[in-house]
Amino acid sequence: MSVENKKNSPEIFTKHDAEFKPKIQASAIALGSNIGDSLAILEAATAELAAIAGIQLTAKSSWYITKAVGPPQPDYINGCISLQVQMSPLELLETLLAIEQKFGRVRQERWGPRSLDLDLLLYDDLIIDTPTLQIPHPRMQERAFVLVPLAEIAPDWLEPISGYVIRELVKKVDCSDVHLLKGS
Ligand SMILES: Nc1ncnc2c1ncn2[C@@H]1O[C@H](COP(=O)(O)OP(=O)(O)OP(=O)(O)O)[C@@H](O)[C@H]1O
Ligand SMILES: Nc1nc2c(c(=O)[nH]1)N=C(CO)CN2
Repeated sequence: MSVENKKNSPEIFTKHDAEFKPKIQASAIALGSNIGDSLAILEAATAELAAIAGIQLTAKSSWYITKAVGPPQPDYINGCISLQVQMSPLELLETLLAIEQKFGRVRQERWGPRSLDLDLLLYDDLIIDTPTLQIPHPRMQERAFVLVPLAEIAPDWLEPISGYVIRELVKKVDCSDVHLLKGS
């Protein structure tokens, strides 16, 4: 069969085929920054992700100013995006880590300040629990700074461990330290 015909019949690809591409899946990413020009960093990181082959940006929340959770440090700007991805969860994590590095992320103390934090929240309805990657993100359920922006773009997405959709999860957390960044 010609390559042209194969492109029109994706179901006949196998993993051994040089042209094999994983199925397109939906994924949700949380973004945060509290060092440097956070808004510019977050916008640039979003654009960078959207420009990668195998990634399509499907929705972007507003940006929120949020009180830092963890050790004392400046407020964060947080938001969420949803993507259509044609890459495995691990490839997506590696892509996120590479973009963090590009924007000057230096790993220091846990939950400490950072120029860019990208967390892989959800990948379709998948549950993964490995030392390097957990999906859904294990702390997303308790984080208003994640759930408020996520509820804006994906209220009906089921968090597969709790069995609750995002619009229900956001009602369970205190959102008083999450404020819309006007004009975003
Ligand atoms: N769903 C996930 N999204 C992002 N990183 C993950 C995920 N699951 C596991 N990790 C691992 O966590 C590491 C990132 O840790 P990081 O320093 O960003 O944690 P943190 O941002 O300080 O804390 P938190 O994970 O609570 O947001 C990555 O190197 C990655 O291997
Ligand atoms: N408000 C807020 N607090 C945080 C954040 C964040 O993105 N927003 N990220 C952290 C490290 O994961 C630790 N604390």
